Amino acid sequence: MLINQVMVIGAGQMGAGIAQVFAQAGLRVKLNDLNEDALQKGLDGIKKRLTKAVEKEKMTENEKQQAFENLEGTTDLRAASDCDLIIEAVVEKMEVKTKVFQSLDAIAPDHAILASNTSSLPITEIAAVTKRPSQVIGMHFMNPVPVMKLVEIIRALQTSDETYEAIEQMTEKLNKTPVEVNDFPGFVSNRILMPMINEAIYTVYEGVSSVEDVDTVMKLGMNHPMGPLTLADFIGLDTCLSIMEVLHEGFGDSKYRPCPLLRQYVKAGWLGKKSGRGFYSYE
Ligand SMILES: CC(=O)CC(=O)SCCNC(=O)CCNC(=O)[C@H](O)C(C)(C)COP(=O)(O)OP(=O)(O)OC[C@H]1O[C@@H](n2cnc3c(N)ncnc32)[C@H](O)[C@@H]1OP(=O)(O)O
Ligand SMILES: NC(=O)C1=CN([C@@H]2O[C@H](COP(=O)(O)OP(=O)(O)OC[C@H]3O[C@@H](n4cnc5c(N)ncnc54)[C@H](OP(=O)(O)O)[C@@H]3O)[C@@H](O)[C@H]2O)C=CC1
Repeated sequence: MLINQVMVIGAGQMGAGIAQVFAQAGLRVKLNDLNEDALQKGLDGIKKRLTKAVEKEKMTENEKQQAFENLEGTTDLRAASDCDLIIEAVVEKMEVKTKVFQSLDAIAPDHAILASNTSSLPITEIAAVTKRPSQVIGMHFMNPVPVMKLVEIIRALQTSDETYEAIEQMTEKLNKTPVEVNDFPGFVSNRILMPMINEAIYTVYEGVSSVEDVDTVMKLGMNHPMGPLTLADFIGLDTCLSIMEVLHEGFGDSKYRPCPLLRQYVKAGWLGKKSGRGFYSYE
């Protein structure tokens, strides 16, 4: 299947990063957000990162211009009507994602693949709300998207081999490494990563250690590039909580219960780096 025109829904940290890597790989990409300010912030972030890459001589001015030209912003979902691949990267809430997929299903051409960048939600359930379940798949990028090499590709029960192969080839075109996984809560990445982050939060909650010291133990003791609490702030505490809830509900096992401190921070609007405060302050 030929993929020329791509659309990314949601211009947050993941959506903007995904749009950037497609534009850099020479594909035409439309970046969509409901909110004009969020869209502009996403586009500005891409421009800033590409400008920095030119300054660092990682990219030529010409390549930067070409990537800009491949990129277009829109707040109108109907712009999906000429797209071959649409990747959803809106908030980690099933009710929001299923609404987006139902709308996209009605707008996108019959041949189009609908992918979700969800961190943990069942792709099978998302596929079932469309009239093209065999063309629905999980394409899970890692944060920060321009840097991280992995794309976890999640097959729903209904996903066809043709859809899988098209997404696998596209991942390679983006110069990333695909790993195929089945549709189970948290897939592989977040089934392993998020309980570690949740446990780090419990360690602070139970007074075993401070935020800084927990991070230092994992950075210097385990050679992690970021401590788990810095990483939680970087991912977004709302996203971390949503993922823990999916694991908790999906497996019905109390070992996945979200730490009360995580819930409290999210209720306070302390969502991490994106809101200016989480376990650390970013003001
Ligand atoms: C929740 C999910 O569903 C799944 C997930 O994504 S979980 C999160 C997975 N990601 C991680 O675990 C990230 C862990 N952290 C890291 O790997 C590193 O700290 C990091 C790559 C983010 C930064 O690395 P660093 O060496 O400390 O910083 P720095 O030297 O400034 O940056 C290294 C490169 O990354 C780039 N970079 C850093 N942050 C970036 C960002 N937010 N966006 C784009 N590029 C970024 C820098 O520009 C730099 O690029 P060059 O090498 O081309 O110059
Ligand atoms: N953060 C991470 O490290 C990772 C996240 N993911 C997944 O990626 C997805 C997005 O996460 P992330 O980018 O961090 O989240 P953000 O909160 O940064 O961005 C989400 C964006 O989607 C917008 N949005 C919400 N609803 C709609 C809609 N119906 N149509 C269009 N845009 C909409 C939001 O706008 P507004 O703010 O106005 O509501 C916001 O701009 C989630 O499913 C998450 O689990 C996957 C890998 C890593």
